[in-house]
Amino acid sequence: MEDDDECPPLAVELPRETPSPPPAGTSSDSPVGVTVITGYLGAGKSTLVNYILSAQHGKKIAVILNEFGEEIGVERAMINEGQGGTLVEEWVELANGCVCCTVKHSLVQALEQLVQRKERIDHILLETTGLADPAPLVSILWLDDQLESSIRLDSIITVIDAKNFRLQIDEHKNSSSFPEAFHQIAFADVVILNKIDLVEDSLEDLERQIHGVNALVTVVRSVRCQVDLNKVFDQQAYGSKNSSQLQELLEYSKSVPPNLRHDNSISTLCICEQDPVSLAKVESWLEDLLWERKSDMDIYRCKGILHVHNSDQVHTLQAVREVYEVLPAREWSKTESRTNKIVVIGRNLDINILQDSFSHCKH
Ligand SMILES: Nc1nc2c(ncn2[C@@H]2O[C@H](COP(=O)(O)OP(=O)(O)OP(=O)(O)O)[C@@H](O)[C@H]2O)c(=O)[nH]1
Repeated sequence: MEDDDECPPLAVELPRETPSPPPAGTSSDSPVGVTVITGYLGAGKSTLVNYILSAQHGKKIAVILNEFGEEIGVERAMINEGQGGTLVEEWVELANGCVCCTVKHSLVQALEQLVQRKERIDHILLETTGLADPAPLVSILWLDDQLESSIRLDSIITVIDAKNFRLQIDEHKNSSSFPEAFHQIAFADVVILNKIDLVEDSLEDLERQIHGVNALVTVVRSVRCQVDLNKVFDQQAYGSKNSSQLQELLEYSKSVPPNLRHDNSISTLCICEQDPVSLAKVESWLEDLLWERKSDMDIYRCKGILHVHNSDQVHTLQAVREVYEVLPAREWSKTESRTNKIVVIGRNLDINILQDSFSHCKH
């Protein structure tokens, strides 16, 4: 049970506008998508939230802020509440603590409060404070029993300050450590490479560095986070529907040059195996890797499709740190070749160990 002494989240009602009908393809009981926004201090997270709130997208959006002690209220004051666009319906600040530990209870409560409202919210933005490792947060949003089917984690967006990122990389070039920002890239589904107006030389190198860490991430360049909002909403990065997109990303990941990998840094690898696998064996393989940590590998994120023995369904695999999920997604089409492909993002990855241990999952 969580600590009940925590202050309940503060919800601020804002004036209402005429409610808009739910966007096409949504129903009042489908889960509300949550986008987590991470990024270093000053990268442009609030700028992104402001941009989303003032854009014309016809969605009702709620924002949850995670702030520390004295900052409370400052961040809130700096957000323009839906100027010229759809209104922010509710605002919840999570006080005193890091979202991944002390305020878990408040976060769940805040989310419940939002989704139980009579008027439907279409999307929730969760802006975090410089969180280096969003994995615990992801597991709350993804798997919390209390929230069950009322919300779904849609994607993690990491905002990067292009200028500072370049400096960080240069600083770490000759050391065995790696830029902290790499962590956030490893977990991201979308990276917004922001402040490109401040970078004079080529951005391709920076993008390659980002893809060297996480070959699956979509990189969008921006000035003041003015991005195509289709890249923000409905990414379904944790759902089972994106397996066809995964295929494309996998193809792309093969084209990322291996020389962009730092030795003991974070990288992406792909395990491929044609033969059908046993679901139980895959689960115990994952548990060995993610829970028992039998090797030196530190795995942050896995995404993949599985060809399961005796099943006509494509199974999707998702893992964030030690939390994983394997689910049947859809039927294999007649034209597809049935295969297993798993992308692994983490530190000290060893393709031989991964490939070899996975081969024992064959039926
Ligand atoms: N030149 C330039 N400045 C930008 C850009 N995007 C944001 N800024 C400025 O950068 C500063 C920090 O932006 P914020 O959006 O507050 O950054 P944040 O990540 O929310 O910051 P914290 O809440 O402190 O972590 C502000 O002064 C913004 O106006 C950009 O693309 N180019």
